[in-house]
Amino acid sequence: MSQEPDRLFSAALDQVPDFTFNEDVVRVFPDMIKRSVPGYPTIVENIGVLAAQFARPDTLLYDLGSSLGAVTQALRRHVRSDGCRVLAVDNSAAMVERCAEYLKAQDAMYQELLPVQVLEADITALELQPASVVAMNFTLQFIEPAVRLALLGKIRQALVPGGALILSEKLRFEDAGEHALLTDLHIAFKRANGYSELEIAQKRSAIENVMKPDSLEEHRTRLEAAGFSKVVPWFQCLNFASLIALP
Ligand SMILES: C[S@@+](CC[C@H](N)C(=O)[O-])C[C@H]1O[C@@H](n2cnc3c(N)ncnc32)[C@H](O)[C@@H]1O
Ligand SMILES: O=C(O)C(=O)C[C@]1(C(=O)O)C=C[C@@H](O)C=C1
Repeated sequence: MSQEPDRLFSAALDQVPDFTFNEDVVRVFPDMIKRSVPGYPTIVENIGVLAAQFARPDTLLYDLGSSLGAVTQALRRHVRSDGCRVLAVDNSAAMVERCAEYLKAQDAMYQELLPVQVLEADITALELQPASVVAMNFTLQFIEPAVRLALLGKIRQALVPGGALILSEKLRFEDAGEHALLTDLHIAFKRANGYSELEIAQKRSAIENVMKPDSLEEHRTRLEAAGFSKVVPWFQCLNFASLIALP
Protein backbone atom coordinates (compact mmCIF):
# COMPACT_ATOMS: atom_id res chain seq x y z
CA MET A 1 0.00 0.00 0.00
CA SER A 2 1.03 3.58 -0.64
CA GLN A 3 3.07 5.01 2.24
CA GLU A 4 2.63 8.63 1.12
CA PRO A 5 1.89 10.86 4.14
CA ASP A 6 -1.27 12.99 4.15
CA ARG A 7 -0.26 16.65 3.78
CA LEU A 8 -3.31 17.62 1.69
CA PHE A 9 -4.43 20.38 4.05
CA SER A 10 -1.03 21.50 5.38
CA ALA A 11 -0.74 24.70 3.30
CA ALA A 12 -3.22 27.55 3.88
CA LEU A 13 -5.91 27.59 1.17
CA ASP A 14 -7.78 30.79 0.18
CA GLN A 15 -10.91 28.73 -0.08
CA VAL A 16 -11.20 25.14 1.08
CA PRO A 17 -12.99 23.09 -1.60
CA ASP A 18 -15.49 20.37 -0.65
CA PHE A 19 -13.80 17.04 0.06
CA THR A 20 -13.92 14.47 -2.76
CA PHE A 21 -12.35 11.04 -3.10
CA ASN A 22 -10.11 12.10 -6.00
CA GLU A 23 -6.59 11.06 -7.10
CA ASP A 24 -4.91 13.31 -4.52
CA VAL A 25 -6.89 11.67 -1.71
CA VAL A 26 -6.26 8.18 -3.15
CA ARG A 27 -2.48 8.73 -2.93
CA VAL A 28 -2.57 9.49 0.80
CA PHE A 29 -5.72 7.63 1.84
CA PRO A 30 -4.21 4.78 3.93
CA ASP A 31 -2.26 7.33 5.99
CA MET A 32 -5.20 9.79 6.18
CA ILE A 33 -7.78 7.32 7.41
CA LYS A 34 -5.44 5.71 9.96
CA ARG A 35 -4.49 9.09 11.44
CA SER A 36 -8.09 10.42 11.34
CA VAL A 37 -10.27 7.52 12.51
CA PRO A 38 -9.53 6.26 16.03
CA GLY A 39 -9.60 2.46 16.03
CA TYR A 40 -9.58 2.10 12.23
CA PRO A 41 -7.07 -0.80 12.00
CA THR A 42 -8.91 -2.70 14.77
CA ILE A 43 -12.27 -2.14 13.10
CA VAL A 44 -11.05 -3.29 9.67
CA GLU A 45 -9.38 -6.48 10.90
CA ASN A 46 -12.33 -7.40 13.13
CA ILE A 47 -14.85 -6.89 10.31
CA GLY A 48 -13.08 -9.91 8.79
CA VAL A 49 -13.40 -11.85 12.04
CA LEU A 50 -17.11 -10.96 12.44
CA ALA A 51 -17.84 -11.66 8.78
CA ALA A 52 -16.49 -15.19 9.13
CA GLN A 53 -19.28 -15.83 11.67
CA PHE A 54 -22.05 -14.52 9.41
CA ALA A 55 -20.88 -15.66 5.96
CA ARG A 56 -23.13 -18.33 4.41
CA PRO A 57 -22.06 -20.65 1.59
CA ASP A 58 -22.79 -19.57 -1.99
CA THR A 59 -23.63 -15.94 -1.17
CA LEU A 60 -22.06 -12.57 -1.85
CA LEU A 61 -20.11 -10.47 0.66
CA TYR A 62 -20.42 -6.77 -0.18
CA ASP A 63 -17.94 -4.04 0.75
CA LEU A 64 -19.95 -0.88 -0.03
CA GLY A 65 -17.81 2.25 -0.36
CA SER A 66 -14.72 0.07 -0.52
CA SER A 67 -12.13 2.83 -1.18
CA LEU A 68 -8.81 0.99 -1.49
CA GLY A 69 -10.30 -2.33 -0.36
CA ALA A 70 -8.99 -2.54 3.21
CA VAL A 71 -12.22 -4.25 4.33
CA THR A 72 -12.35 -6.43 1.21
CA GLN A 73 -8.83 -7.65 1.99
CA ALA A 74 -9.83 -8.41 5.62
CA LEU A 75 -12.90 -10.34 4.39
CA ARG A 76 -10.65 -12.39 2.13
CA ARG A 77 -8.15 -13.04 4.96
CA HIS A 78 -10.83 -14.38 7.33
CA VAL A 79 -13.82 -15.84 5.46
CA ARG A 80 -13.49 -19.45 4.37
CA SER A 81 -17.13 -20.34 3.45
CA ASP A 82 -17.56 -22.33 0.23
CA GLY A 83 -18.83 -20.54 -2.83
CA CYS A 84 -18.63 -16.99 -1.40
CA ARG A 85 -17.51 -14.05 -3.52
CA VAL A 86 -16.58 -10.52 -2.46
CA LEU A 87 -17.95 -7.55 -4.35
CA ALA A 88 -16.20 -4.25 -3.59
CA VAL A 89 -18.18 -1.23 -4.80
CA ASP A 90 -17.16 2.42 -4.95
CA ASN A 91 -18.21 5.34 -7.15
CA SER A 92 -14.75 6.97 -7.21
CA ALA A 93 -12.93 5.90 -10.39
CA ALA A 94 -9.57 6.75 -8.79
CA MET A 95 -10.33 4.55 -5.75
CA VAL A 96 -11.58 1.65 -7.89
CA GLU A 97 -8.50 1.68 -10.12
CA ARG A 98 -6.04 1.61 -7.19
CA CYS A 99 -8.18 -0.91 -5.24
CA ALA A 100 -7.99 -3.36 -8.15
CA GLU A 101 -4.17 -3.05 -8.16
CA TYR A 102 -3.97 -3.76 -4.42
CA LEU A 103 -6.25 -6.80 -4.74
CA LYS A 104 -4.05 -8.16 -7.52
CA ALA A 105 -1.09 -7.81 -5.16
CA GLN A 106 -3.05 -9.66 -2.45
CA ASP A 107 -3.81 -12.47 -4.95
CA ALA A 108 -0.12 -12.73 -5.77
CA MET A 109 0.80 -13.10 -2.10
CA TYR A 110 -1.84 -15.55 -0.83
CA GLN A 111 -3.50 -18.68 -2.18
CA GLU A 112 -7.10 -19.83 -1.82
CA LEU A 113 -8.57 -16.38 -1.25
CA LEU A 114 -12.26 -15.78 -2.03
CA PRO A 115 -12.82 -14.53 -5.58
CA VAL A 116 -13.27 -10.76 -5.72
CA GLN A 117 -14.64 -8.18 -8.14
CA VAL A 118 -14.32 -4.40 -7.91
CA LEU A 119 -17.17 -2.41 -9.35
CA GLU A 120 -17.37 1.33 -10.05
CA ALA A 121 -20.98 2.14 -9.19
CA ASP A 122 -23.23 4.31 -7.06
CA ILE A 123 -24.39 2.08 -4.20
CA THR A 124 -27.71 3.96 -3.98
CA ALA A 125 -28.51 2.87 -7.56
CA LEU A 126 -27.04 -0.63 -7.39
CA GLU A 127 -29.25 -3.74 -7.44
CA LEU A 128 -28.04 -6.09 -4.69
CA GLN A 129 -27.88 -9.89 -5.06
CA PRO A 130 -28.49 -12.24 -2.08
CA ALA A 131 -25.72 -11.57 0.43
CA SER A 132 -24.75 -12.89 3.86
CA VAL A 133 -22.41 -10.01 4.77
CA VAL A 134 -22.68 -6.35 3.85
CA ALA A 135 -19.93 -4.09 5.23
CA MET A 136 -20.26 -0.31 5.06
CA ASN A 137 -17.16 1.07 6.75
CA PHE A 138 -17.51 4.88 7.07
CA THR A 139 -19.56 5.18 3.87
CA LEU A 140 -23.19 5.83 4.92
CA GLN A 141 -22.11 9.20 6.39
CA PHE A 142 -21.26 10.35 2.84
CA ILE A 143 -24.65 9.31 1.41
CA GLU A 144 -27.36 11.99 1.09
CA PRO A 145 -29.39 11.71 4.36
CA ALA A 146 -32.71 11.55 2.47
CA VAL A 147 -31.73 8.30 0.71
CA ARG A 148 -30.06 6.51 3.64
CA LEU A 149 -33.26 4.66 4.71
CA ALA A 150 -33.92 3.37 1.18
CA LEU A 151 -30.33 2.11 0.91
CA LEU A 152 -30.58 0.29 4.25
CA GLY A 153 -33.96 -1.18 3.23
CA LYS A 154 -32.37 -2.52 0.05
CA ILE A 155 -29.51 -4.07 2.07
CA ARG A 156 -31.99 -5.63 4.51
CA GLN A 157 -33.89 -7.21 1.60
CA ALA A 158 -30.66 -8.64 0.12
CA LEU A 159 -29.48 -10.23 3.39
CA VAL A 160 -30.09 -13.97 3.77
CA PRO A 161 -31.10 -15.48 7.16
CA GLY A 162 -28.06 -15.69 9.44
CA GLY A 163 -26.31 -12.83 7.66
CA ALA A 164 -25.45 -9.33 8.93
CA LEU A 165 -24.81 -5.74 8.02
CA ILE A 166 -21.65 -4.33 9.65
CA LEU A 167 -21.95 -0.55 9.72
CA SER A 168 -19.18 1.78 10.92
CA GLU A 169 -19.76 5.52 11.22
CA LYS A 170 -18.52 8.71 12.81
CA LEU A 171 -21.14 9.61 15.46
CA ARG A 172 -22.86 12.83 16.39
CA PHE A 173 -24.12 13.02 19.97
CA GLU A 174 -27.53 14.35 20.98
CA ASP A 175 -26.22 15.60 24.33
CA ALA A 176 -24.32 18.84 23.58
CA GLY A 177 -21.77 18.28 26.37
CA GLU A 178 -21.00 14.73 25.21
CA HIS A 179 -20.71 15.94 21.60
CA ALA A 180 -18.30 18.74 22.55
CA LEU A 181 -16.15 16.46 24.72
CA LEU A 182 -15.79 13.70 22.12
CA THR A 183 -15.17 16.24 19.34
CA ASP A 184 -12.35 17.79 21.42
CA LEU A 185 -10.90 14.36 22.15
CA HIS A 186 -11.01 13.47 18.44
CA ILE A 187 -9.10 16.68 17.69
CA ALA A 188 -6.55 15.65 20.34
CA PHE A 189 -6.26 12.25 18.60
CA LYS A 190 -5.54 13.99 15.27
CA ARG A 191 -3.01 16.32 16.91
CA ALA A 192 -1.28 13.33 18.53
CA ASN A 193 -1.05 11.81 15.04
CA GLY A 194 0.88 14.81 13.75
CA TYR A 195 -1.86 16.96 12.20
CA SER A 196 -1.46 20.73 12.75
CA GLU A 197 -4.27 23.05 13.88
CA LEU A 198 -4.44 24.36 10.28
CA GLU A 199 -4.73 20.87 8.80
CA ILE A 200 -7.44 19.95 11.31
CA ALA A 201 -9.42 23.15 10.65
CA GLN A 202 -9.15 22.96 6.84
CA LYS A 203 -10.11 19.27 6.78
CA ARG A 204 -13.14 20.09 8.92
CA SER A 205 -14.28 22.78 6.44
CA ALA A 206 -13.68 20.39 3.53
CA ILE A 207 -15.86 17.61 4.97
CA GLU A 208 -18.62 19.56 6.70
CA ASN A 209 -20.82 19.87 3.59
CA VAL A 210 -20.26 16.32 2.36
CA MET A 211 -20.15 14.18 5.49
CA LYS A 212 -23.20 14.24 7.76
CA PRO A 213 -22.88 11.94 10.79
CA ASP A 214 -25.98 10.68 12.64
CA SER A 215 -26.37 9.81 16.31
CA LEU A 216 -26.46 6.22 17.57
CA GLU A 217 -30.17 6.70 18.30
CA GLU A 218 -30.82 7.83 14.70
CA HIS A 219 -28.91 4.81 13.36
CA ARG A 220 -30.87 2.44 15.57
CA THR A 221 -34.27 3.93 14.67
CA ARG A 222 -33.50 3.98 10.95
CA LEU A 223 -32.07 0.43 10.91
CA GLU A 224 -35.22 -0.80 12.66
CA ALA A 225 -37.38 1.14 10.18
CA ALA A 226 -35.43 -0.57 7.38
CA GLY A 227 -36.49 -3.95 8.79
CA PHE A 228 -33.46 -4.98 10.85
CA SER A 229 -34.48 -7.00 13.93
CA LYS A 230 -31.50 -6.29 16.18
CA VAL A 231 -28.80 -3.60 16.32
CA VAL A 232 -25.70 -4.35 18.40
CA PRO A 233 -22.82 -1.88 18.78
CA TRP A 234 -19.59 -3.91 18.91
CA PHE A 235 -16.94 -1.16 18.88
CA GLN A 236 -16.58 2.49 19.86
CA CYS A 237 -13.46 4.63 20.11
CA LEU A 238 -14.21 8.30 20.83
CA ASN A 239 -16.78 9.44 18.23
CA PHE A 240 -16.34 6.50 15.86
CA ALA A 241 -18.41 3.35 16.23
CA SER A 242 -19.31 0.14 14.48
CA LEU A 243 -22.61 -1.74 14.68
CA ILE A 244 -23.87 -5.17 13.73
CA ALA A 245 -27.41 -5.13 12.34
CA LEU A 246 -29.20 -8.47 12.01
CA PRO A 247 -31.97 -9.13 9.46
C1 LIG B 1 -14.39 6.94 4.12
S1 LIG B 1 -14.35 6.10 2.64
C2 LIG B 1 -14.57 4.39 3.08
C3 LIG B 1 -13.37 3.72 3.67
C4 LIG B 1 -13.27 2.23 3.40
N1 LIG B 1 -14.54 1.55 3.55
C5 LIG B 1 -12.22 1.63 4.30
O1 LIG B 1 -12.60 0.93 5.25
O2 LIG B 1 -11.04 1.88 4.06
C6 LIG B 1 -15.91 6.38 1.85
C7 LIG B 1 -15.96 5.78 0.45
O3 LIG B 1 -17.32 5.78 0.01
C8 LIG B 1 -17.33 6.07 -1.36
N2 LIG B 1 -18.69 6.54 -1.71
C9 LIG B 1 -19.31 7.67 -1.29
N3 LIG B 1 -20.55 7.75 -1.83
C10 LIG B 1 -20.72 6.62 -2.59
C11 LIG B 1 -21.78 6.12 -3.40
N4 LIG B 1 -22.93 6.79 -3.53
N5 LIG B 1 -21.60 4.95 -4.06
C12 LIG B 1 -20.43 4.27 -3.93
N6 LIG B 1 -19.39 4.68 -3.17
C13 LIG B 1 -19.53 5.85 -2.50
C14 LIG B 1 -16.24 7.10 -1.55
O4 LIG B 1 -15.81 7.18 -2.90
C15 LIG B 1 -15.17 6.58 -0.59
O5 LIG B 1 -14.23 5.78 -1.25
O1 LIG C 1 -13.96 13.22 10.91
C1 LIG C 1 -12.89 13.48 10.41
O2 LIG C 1 -12.25 14.45 10.72
C2 LIG C 1 -12.36 12.58 9.41
O3 LIG C 1 -11.33 12.85 8.86
C3 LIG C 1 -13.12 11.35 9.18
C4 LIG C 1 -13.02 10.68 7.85
C5 LIG C 1 -14.03 9.53 7.84
O4 LIG C 1 -14.66 9.23 8.83
O5 LIG C 1 -14.18 8.92 6.76
C6 LIG C 1 -13.36 11.59 6.77
C7 LIG C 1 -12.75 11.56 5.56
C8 LIG C 1 -11.59 10.72 5.29
O6 LIG C 1 -12.02 9.70 4.45
C9 LIG C 1 -11.06 10.03 6.48
C10 LIG C 1 -11.68 10.09 7.67
